[in-house]
Order: sequence, then C-alpha cells, then structure tokens
Amino acid sequence: MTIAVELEKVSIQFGSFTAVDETDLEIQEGEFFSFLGPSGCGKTTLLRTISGFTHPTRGKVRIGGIDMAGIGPNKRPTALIFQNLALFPMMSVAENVGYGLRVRGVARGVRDEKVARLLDQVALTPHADKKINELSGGQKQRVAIARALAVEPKVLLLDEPLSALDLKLRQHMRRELREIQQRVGITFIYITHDQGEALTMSDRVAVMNAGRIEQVGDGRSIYAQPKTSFVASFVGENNAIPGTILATEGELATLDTPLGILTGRNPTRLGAGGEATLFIRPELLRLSDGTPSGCTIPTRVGNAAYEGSMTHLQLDAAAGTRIMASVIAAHASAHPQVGQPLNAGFDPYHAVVLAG
Ligand SMILES: Nc1ncnc2c1ncn2[C@@H]1O[C@H](COP(=O)(O)OP(=O)(O)OP(=O)(O)O)[C@@H](O)[C@H]1O
Repeated sequence: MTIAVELEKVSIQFGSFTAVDETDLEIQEGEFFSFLGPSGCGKTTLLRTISGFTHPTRGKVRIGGIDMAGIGPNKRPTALIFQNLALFPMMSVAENVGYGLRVRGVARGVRDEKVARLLDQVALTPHADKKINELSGGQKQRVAIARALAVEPKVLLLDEPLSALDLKLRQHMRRELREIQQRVGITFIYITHDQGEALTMSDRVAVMNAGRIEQVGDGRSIYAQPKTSFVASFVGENNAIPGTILATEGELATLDTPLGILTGRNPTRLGAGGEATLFIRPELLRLSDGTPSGCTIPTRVGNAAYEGSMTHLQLDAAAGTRIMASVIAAHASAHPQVGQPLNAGFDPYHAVVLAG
C-alpha cells in the first residue's frame, strides 16, 4: 500500500500551549480516515496542518512522500471542506462545482464535461441549474464535495461537515459520504467528535486526547479492544470500576474493587499492586436473580428506561456506584421492578483492565 499522508513527530505549539504533541501517523492512499476526540483535543489543528494553513512547530508532514515544509495550501494536493461549506449563494450548483476550474483557466468545454461528471458522481445532475438556497442541507454538502473534488485533490479533508444537519440527514449523509469516497477512490480525512460517525464511515479511526493520538485502529478494535482508559470511556458507553490489581495470570488481571473481586483481560500487561480500572460494556452484562457464572456484582434496580429495541437499566451497587446495563427489550430481564435485587455478571474475557 502507498502512504498518502505521513506525520513524523509533529508538534504544534501556540505560544507555550502544546495543541499537538509529537504525533506520528501514516494514512494510506484510498483510506477513509477519521480523527475522533473531544472538543479542543487538537483535531482541527492537525487537519489545518495537513492542508498547510498551520505550520508544525517541529516535525514533518509528507503528502505523497513529499515534505510539505514551505509549500502553501494552494500548492498542496489537498482540498478542505469547512463546517459551513462556504458555497457561493449567487451561483448555480454547476457554477459552484466549476468555480475552481474556472479560476485555474480550464477551457469551457473541458470544464463543462468535468462538472457534468462530478454532478453525476454526487447525484446532483437534476439540480445543476438550481441556486444554493434552493437545495436541502444534504444537497449542499454534496455540492461542497463535488466542488472540492473538481480540482482533483489526492486528499480530501473534511472538518465536521455534517454537524449542522439534523440527526436523520446526518445518518443518511454518513452512508452517502462513504459511497462517494469509494466511488472516487481518493483518501478522505475526516474529523469529528461524534463516535457514531467515525465508527460507521471509517476504515480507521485515530482517537485523540489532549493533543495526542491514544489509539489508531478500525472501529471494531477501537470499541472492543481499547488500549487506554480514555479510549474505553470516550468511545461508547462503559462501566468504569476502579480498584487495585491483586494478581495477574496469563491474559487476565484480578482487581480488588469496592464492588468485590473482579477479573478482566489485561492487554497492556499491568503488574500486581498497581491502581487500575476495569471496564465492562453495559450490553455485555448478564442480569440474573440467581448467581451467574464468571464475575458477579450484586445490585438493586434503580431505574429502567425503555428505548425501543433496548432497555437501559441503572443498577445501584455497593459504595454508591451506579452500573449501567443494556438489555434487548424483548428479553425477560428487561422488565425488572425498581428496587429488585439483581446480580450483574460478566465473562472476564468481556471486561478489560487498563491503567488509570
Ligand atoms: N491559533 C490558535 N492560537 C492559540 N490556541 C489555539 C489556536 N488554534 C487552536 N488553539 C488551541 O489548540 C487546542 C486545540 O484546538 P483544535 O481547534 O485543534 O481542537 P478540536 O479538537 O478541533 O476542537 P473542536 O472539536 O472544538 O473544533 C485548543 O485548546 C485551542 O484553544
């Protein structure tokens, strides 16, 4: 595989504040790659650095193997789509898409042909003559993408482009963006604080926290095999139970916690004696009024919220700890009485023990 974008020990400082800290990363050609992280973690700063609007304080950015130091945004093989899209309201859809070609002096005939092909790729051919304010939110997104693709970037950078849309349209556009990316086959780099967006669209996701990438992987491994406490808590719902490691054996670590002695996988090979947190996903708890096999946390039902297909239970455990459990609503254990005692059990291989 060929590397489209490479960051080598990139640090970006604003005065004494470090927005991005010694980051190494390789993004492959044709990959849909997302940066996921909370507000202020440095996602936009990294994207602006790849596009050339911000310069690294230290380290190198390479695109297509070429060091981008001293190369301005207009000279890079990248295009950036902003959150507000920045479309030209007085121009038609076709004029917007052809704008970049017109300013580059591309001849009319060539331009028209290319605009027609791009409109077809983003399914806007019937809307070519409309003005921007005659379009829906999703159609405007597609105009912005076609306009960016017109100048044939090798890498398309997208800065939270769906955040202004309502939930239904956002979910629809996730599929559309992914389909457009697969059709045109170039690298998409996408930033978002919405984990659903990142996990559903991307080949790989980088989870960022406070200027550092904590983990890179496909959606499944980020969700099921978090490598840090931050990733375990930030991506998806999780129960976090702090404790002290009593013993380790093979892949497993056993913790002394306020909720009892609990065991989980120990992927980072933490040693006995240290403080750690055991994470167990709400949907991986088995609820029973008997004694389930594996680890058991005694609880009482605090609250049950029915949400269509799933029921979300809040369970009160020892030491004022609240445990979340999600059960398929059709399942018998999804309808307990408030105050009823229930044991929440789990298979130790479904839980993970991480530092912090
Ligand atoms: N030009 C600047 N001068 C000073 N500090 C800046 C500048 N640009 C960004 N920062 C700081 O760098 C940090 C990272 O900002 P950045 O915009 O990259 O975050 P983000 O992860 O994209 O957040 P959001 O999701 O809110 O857009 C923030 O603390 C921000 O205040």
